[in-house]
Amino acid sequence: MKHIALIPAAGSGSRMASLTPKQYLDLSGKPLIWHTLSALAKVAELDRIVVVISPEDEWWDSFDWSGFARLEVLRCGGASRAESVLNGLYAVQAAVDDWVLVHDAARPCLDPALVSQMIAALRGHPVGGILAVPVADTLKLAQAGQHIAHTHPRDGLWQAQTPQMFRVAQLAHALATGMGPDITDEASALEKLGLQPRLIMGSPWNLKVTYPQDLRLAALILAAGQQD
Ligand SMILES: Nc1ccn([C@@H]2O[C@H](COP(=O)(O)OP(=O)(O)OP(=O)(O)O)[C@@H](O)[C@H]2O)c(=O)n1
Ligand SMILES: C[C@](O)(CO)[C@H](O)COP(=O)(O)O
Repeated sequence: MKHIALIPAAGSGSRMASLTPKQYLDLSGKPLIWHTLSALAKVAELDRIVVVISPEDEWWDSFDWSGFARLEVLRCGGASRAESVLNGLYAVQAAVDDWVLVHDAARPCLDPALVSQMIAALRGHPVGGILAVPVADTLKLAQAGQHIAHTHPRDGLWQAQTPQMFRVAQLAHALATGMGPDITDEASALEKLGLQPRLIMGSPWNLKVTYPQDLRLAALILAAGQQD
């Protein structure tokens, strides 16, 4: 049974408001996705590291990836993140019970030790699980624009991160049958089947680069060496 990292990297980064997709923007002297792959390359338990890019990608080939062992690229990205992941699962040629660890290209500050901890924690688990962090702030439900309707209890609420680790065949089935705008991560597809993925403590450093200011935060985190 193998452990395969699958990295969806076929997004356009519309919220980043940049002509270059954010996974190729400069972050501390390298393309952002280089840092993501570099973190995953440090995880000894991973047998394969598979990147899913868009068939129209004009950037991947302009970088030298030869320093990365175990790296494969699939040009089968889809119109949504879930479609990119599902297309990758169909193309990856894995065994049904291999584990797949889906990790956003856009999360470049991943601590490799967290991935090893996750793999150990989910050994023998019937479903799989995700990295996540408990919600820290008071939550407000907005009504009529920016007015507060009420304060929403945050007890039991977690923010989903990646990697999200599931069996290849089970995840493909969940995504294929559940595909829709409500499926914003892998766990949501499993939940739709009535399954309960496990929550594993992630890290506030494992941020997703979504808006322009996140790029500066990511640079600061990388410079700090993720020490906490
Ligand atoms: N059709 C898509 C959309 C997203 N992704 C990937 O999914 C991850 C998380 O998605 P998100 O941050 O939403 O990325 P974008 O779609 O690029 O950004 P935006 O939503 O702002 O357009 C990213 O690594 C992105 O490249 C993908 O592989 N295929
Ligand atoms: C999967 C994810 O990273 C969990 O937080 C996130 O949902 C992906 O980003 P999107 O903006 O929802 O596509």
